[in-house]
Amino acid sequence: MPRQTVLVYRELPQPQLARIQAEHEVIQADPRREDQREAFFQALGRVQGMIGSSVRLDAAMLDRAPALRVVSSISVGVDAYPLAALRERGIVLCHTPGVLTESVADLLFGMVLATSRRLCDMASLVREGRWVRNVGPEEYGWDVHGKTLGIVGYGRIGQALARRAALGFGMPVVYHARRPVGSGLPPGKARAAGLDELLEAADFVVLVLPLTDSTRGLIGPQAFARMKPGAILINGARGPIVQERALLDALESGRLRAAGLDVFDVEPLPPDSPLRGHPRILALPHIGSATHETRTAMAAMAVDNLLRVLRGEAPAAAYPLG
Ligand SMILES: NC(=O)C1=CN([C@@H]2O[C@H](COP(=O)(O)OP(=O)(O)OC[C@H]3O[C@@H](n4cnc5c(N)ncnc54)[C@H](O)[C@@H]3O)[C@@H](O)[C@H]2O)C=CC1
Ligand SMILES: O=C(O)C(=O)COP(=O)(O)O
Repeated sequence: MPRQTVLVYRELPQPQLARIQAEHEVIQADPRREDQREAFFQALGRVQGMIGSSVRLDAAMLDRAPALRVVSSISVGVDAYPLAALRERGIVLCHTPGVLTESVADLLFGMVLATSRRLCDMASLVREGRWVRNVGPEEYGWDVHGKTLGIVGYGRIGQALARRAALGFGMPVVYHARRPVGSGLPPGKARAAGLDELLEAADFVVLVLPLTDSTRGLIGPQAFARMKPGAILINGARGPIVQERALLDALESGRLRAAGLDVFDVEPLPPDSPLRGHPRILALPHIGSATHETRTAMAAMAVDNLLRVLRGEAPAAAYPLG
C-alpha cells in the first residue's frame, strides 16, 4: 500500500498517533486553534484521511479535499458531519459506537443522583465553610430509588442506563425510541411509550438520542408543559435537542425541579450563558465519555477504522450514509 496523507484534527494519544505514522504521512492541525487554522485548510488539499472530533465539517471543506476517502470520528454522534455531502462524494464516515456506552451511562446515572440529591450544592456548602448547623428541609434532596425514569432514545446508551436504574435502583423505566425495540430487561421492569406518555409519567427525563433534523428543538414549551411538576431533565445527547429559553422558563415556573446538562448549543459554554450560573442547573463540560479508559478505547477504535479504510478493508464501524 502506498503511504497516504492523514489530517489529525484533534489530539490523539501518542501510541495511536504512532500507528498512523507507521503507515502514512501525518499532518496535525486543529482548526479551532487560530495558529493552526491555516495549516488545516492547506492540508485539506492533499489528504486521503481525516481523524478527529468536536469540529463541524461542512460541504465547502469537503470541496477543498478532492482526494479524501475517509473521515474517522472519535465519537459515536455524527451530527457534526455533512452526511449527504459525504455520501455524494463517496467518502466513508466512521465512528466509535459501543466502546463508550457504559461510561456514558455511568455519567448519566451520576447526573440523576447529583441533581436529585443536590450533590454539588451540598458539597459547596462544606467547601465554602457554610456547613455550620445540621441540614434541614432547605437542604434536603429527593429520593431516586423507586422513581420513574423516562429515557428518550433507547439505543446502546439508553439501554445501559435502563439496566442501572431498573436493576440497581428499583426504578420503573419508560422508554421511547424511533423504532420499536425490546426493553432488554426482565418482564415488568420497563415499558415502551410514545414521547408524550413518557413525559407525563417520568420523574426523570433523560435524553440520549442523536441530534438530527427531527430531534432539533424536540424538547420545547409543549414538552415541558407535559412533564410532571417537579420533574428533572437530564440532557446527555446534544444541546440543540432542548430549546434553551423553554428550559429556563420551565425552571422559573417550577415545572422543572432541576436540570443536568452535559451538552450545549455552543461548546464550550459562552461566559454570558444564563445556563452557567443557574442555581438549579448542573452543567458539565461534555464529559459523558471522558474517562481515561474510554477515551483511550475510542481513539484506538477510530484509528483502526481509519487505517482499515485506507488499506481498502472494511472498517469495524462505518456510519451508514444510505
Ligand atoms: N454526552 C456525551 O458525551 C455523549 C453523548 N452521546 C450522544 O448519545 C447519542 C446516542 O448514542 P448511542 O446510544 O450510542 O446511539 P444509538 O444509535 O445506539 O441509539 C440512539 C437511539 O435514539 C433513537 N432515536 C433516533 N431518533 C429518534 C427520534 N427522532 N425520536 C426518538 N428516538 C430516536 C434510536 O431509535 C435509538 O434508540 C449519540 O448520538 C450522541 O449524540 C454519545 C456519547 C457521549
Ligand atoms: O461520542 C460522542 O458522541 C460524544 O459526545 C463525544 O464527544 P465529542 O463528539 O468529541 O464532542
